[in-house]
Amino acid sequence: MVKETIRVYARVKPLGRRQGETQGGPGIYSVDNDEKSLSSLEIIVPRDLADGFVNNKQESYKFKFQKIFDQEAKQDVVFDNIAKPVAECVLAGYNGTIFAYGQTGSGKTFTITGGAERYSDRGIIPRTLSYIFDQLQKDGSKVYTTHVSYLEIYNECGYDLLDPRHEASRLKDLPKVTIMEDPDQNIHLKNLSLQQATNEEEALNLLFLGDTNRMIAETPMNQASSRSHCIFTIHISSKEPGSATIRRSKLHLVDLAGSERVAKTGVGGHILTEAKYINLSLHHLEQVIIALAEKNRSHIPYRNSMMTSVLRDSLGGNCMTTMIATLSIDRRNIDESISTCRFAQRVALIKNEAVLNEEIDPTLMIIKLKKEIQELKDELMLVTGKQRTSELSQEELLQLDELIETFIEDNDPDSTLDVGADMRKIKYCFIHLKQLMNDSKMTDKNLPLQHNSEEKDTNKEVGEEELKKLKELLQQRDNEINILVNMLKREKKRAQEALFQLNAASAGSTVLEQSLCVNLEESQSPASSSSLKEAKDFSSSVHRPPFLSRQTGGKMSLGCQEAFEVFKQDHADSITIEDNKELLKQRYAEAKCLGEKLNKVRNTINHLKGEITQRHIQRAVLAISSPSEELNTLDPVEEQLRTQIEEEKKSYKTMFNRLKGLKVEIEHLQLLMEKAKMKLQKDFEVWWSEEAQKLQTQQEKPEMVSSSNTVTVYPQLRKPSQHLSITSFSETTRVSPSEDPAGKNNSIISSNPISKTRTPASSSTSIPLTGDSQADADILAFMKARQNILQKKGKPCQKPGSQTEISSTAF
Ligand SMILES: Nc1ncnc2c1ncn2[C@@H]1O[C@H](COP(=O)(O)OP(=O)(O)OP(=O)(O)O)[C@@H](O)[C@H]1O
Repeated sequence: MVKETIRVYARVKPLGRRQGETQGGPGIYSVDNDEKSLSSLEIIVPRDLADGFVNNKQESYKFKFQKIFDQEAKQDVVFDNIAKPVAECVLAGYNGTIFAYGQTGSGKTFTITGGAERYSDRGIIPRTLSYIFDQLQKDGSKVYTTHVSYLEIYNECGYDLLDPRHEASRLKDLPKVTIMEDPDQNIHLKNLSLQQATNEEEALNLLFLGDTNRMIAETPMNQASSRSHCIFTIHISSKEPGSATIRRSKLHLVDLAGSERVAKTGVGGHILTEAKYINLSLHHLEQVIIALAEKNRSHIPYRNSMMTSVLRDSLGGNCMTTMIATLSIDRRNIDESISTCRFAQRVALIKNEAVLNEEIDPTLMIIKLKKEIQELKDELMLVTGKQRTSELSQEELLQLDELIETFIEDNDPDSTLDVGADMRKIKYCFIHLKQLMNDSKMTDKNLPLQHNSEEKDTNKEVGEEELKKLKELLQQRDNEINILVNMLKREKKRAQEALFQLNAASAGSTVLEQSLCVNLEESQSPASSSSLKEAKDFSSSVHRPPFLSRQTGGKMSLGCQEAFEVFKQDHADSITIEDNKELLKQRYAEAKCLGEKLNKVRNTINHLKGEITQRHIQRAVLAISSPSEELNTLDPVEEQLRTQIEEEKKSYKTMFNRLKGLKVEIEHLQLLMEKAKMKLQKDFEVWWSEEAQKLQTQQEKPEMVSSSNTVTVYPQLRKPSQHLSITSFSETTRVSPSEDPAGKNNSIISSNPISKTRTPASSSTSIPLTGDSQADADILAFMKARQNILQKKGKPCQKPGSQTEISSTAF
């Protein structure tokens, strides 16, 4: 058992450059990272802010942490210091939890999951998965099974983010998870799927599936990342071959909702309800933590919220728990930073007792016991010289009958019935005696009263005693049978569950089976590998998981397609997508090049081996032709060849490992891109339907439309100033670039005279422009021509929103 307090770390989010200049800067906080003892963080409240603050007399607040990661701390350092020790405990069979707590935007998701832009921004979850699978691969002494689950808690409801059958478009489409408690107060999560992951890739794909479901399911009202709690859990079970003991452990990686107070956020309506829930569940978390920190407190209010129920073991239970307080320390957020630190100080007082989670596998126990019985039987046979079967032979039965008869007839009270240490014979004797007794009872009943009452009483007493004993024996057997039946039922259930999971997992991971498999054996035996082919196939074999591609096959209207193209270019994420594309290209090229090199090295090794064989033959021939030649003497040429082979092998191994690393990186980048594309598509759909709605309203009130050129700005757009709404090209003003050098004017910048043409207001539409005057002029000309044709045909113009599905080829 390991008893220790929850470890509490702090991480300060880097301030943006402008933020640093205006709101943060030196003097607001200071960090003293003492290597030997706890680190200390001092937050200094500037005098002008101190007024009206929580405690307006105090200007400096000091807090202690295990370690403080200041603004420049990188993800790998955070992982090494915080997550690696917990992952090690989990591998050893203890439960672990790492949770991030802090206000919205302070870097919880960045720390737990990671940033979406760079591979080096991978957070604790992907790094932990990588570390765990690496360790499992190295440890050949045990058989490991790994599963993952991903739970989102939003407004006190749980949702399974990993259900492969669902393609969520709203949160409520995801399977609902409910809490159940057994008589031993263990929490069970009904409907939360456990997905098997046999390697890092499978686990990462599941993480991305969950993240994508989370992103797709969020609505603008519910920016899921801020308003929900997410718990990604890695479940590990291990067993030594032949042993009946199973170790089960789990690691919860928790991204809590933003901890800011409702009053400050200034929200209302639906968001207020959400905020109440979030604040309520964080309030319950705080209550649990306060209760745990108090001595002699017997009742801990875990049951008050779903999150505290799920994390029950992590807080004051059987778990190694670590908290990361994420801070965004600028002038605006000083009070939130202080309350996060205060919360952290209370958490640091909680003691947990982690125990090894070992249990006996009944099936294996039965097998083991059966084996033991067989061994004992064999031993017995050796001693007695007789093979023992479960049934007694006819001869043995006759012998026993004789023995019993002699025993009964013998009047000597000290006489014994000796049948040896054979349970079958003992049992037979009991049955036989019982039979005799019952027979004699029957005879007694039929006989006239010839015995005196004293004799009767004695017989009765003996009989009752015997009956009691037999009843007890019967009861004992009944109990044994019940226990065995229960064990059997439990086993059956487990087997069914395992079968179900196996089916679900195999259904969800067929693609992964095809993915590039680089095994260690190959790295040790270069000659057996086909690295060039591997590298050539690299790009095609790294599959995009099918669950990430949404159902997008629907036909898209031409206008919508145009709009999407422009939207895509203007979206902030397109830079990330382009950057990642470029990076991917480079990585593919590197992988290909490495593959070629590996092949060359392999050929060289084969060639060198061939030379050694040649040398052997030459020396053998030489030994035959001139016997004076010593075959056993060391051949310097061969030695040199062997050294060369060793060196080639070394470089092969280095390159091979690099190729392996590249593979993981490429897959990660692909998933990042996939996610960014999906986000972009979703953003577009939201924007498009908003635009459609706006147009609808405008058409219902045409007088409002005629005079205004409304600017439509989507928050995700990089260049909102280039985005404008036109009213069907009606009376647009021509502005040459020289008249509006900054491009601030939201009228159409066009040299095309068609922009002067009037068309009915009813066909108004919104076209995001590119900012390139030539391209914009082309777009407008095209739109105009299209509109003319449609009008001639008498068809109404296509309105945005009529079809918002975008085919994946649009990317
Ligand atoms: N240490 C860091 N280094 C670089 N960027 C960071 C860091 N921490 C956070 N960020 C960036 O700050 C932004 C907000 O961070 P993040 O989404 O992780 O905050 P959060 O606390 O999870 O917020 P929420 O409660 O809304 O989920 C993101 O764009 C993220 O990339």
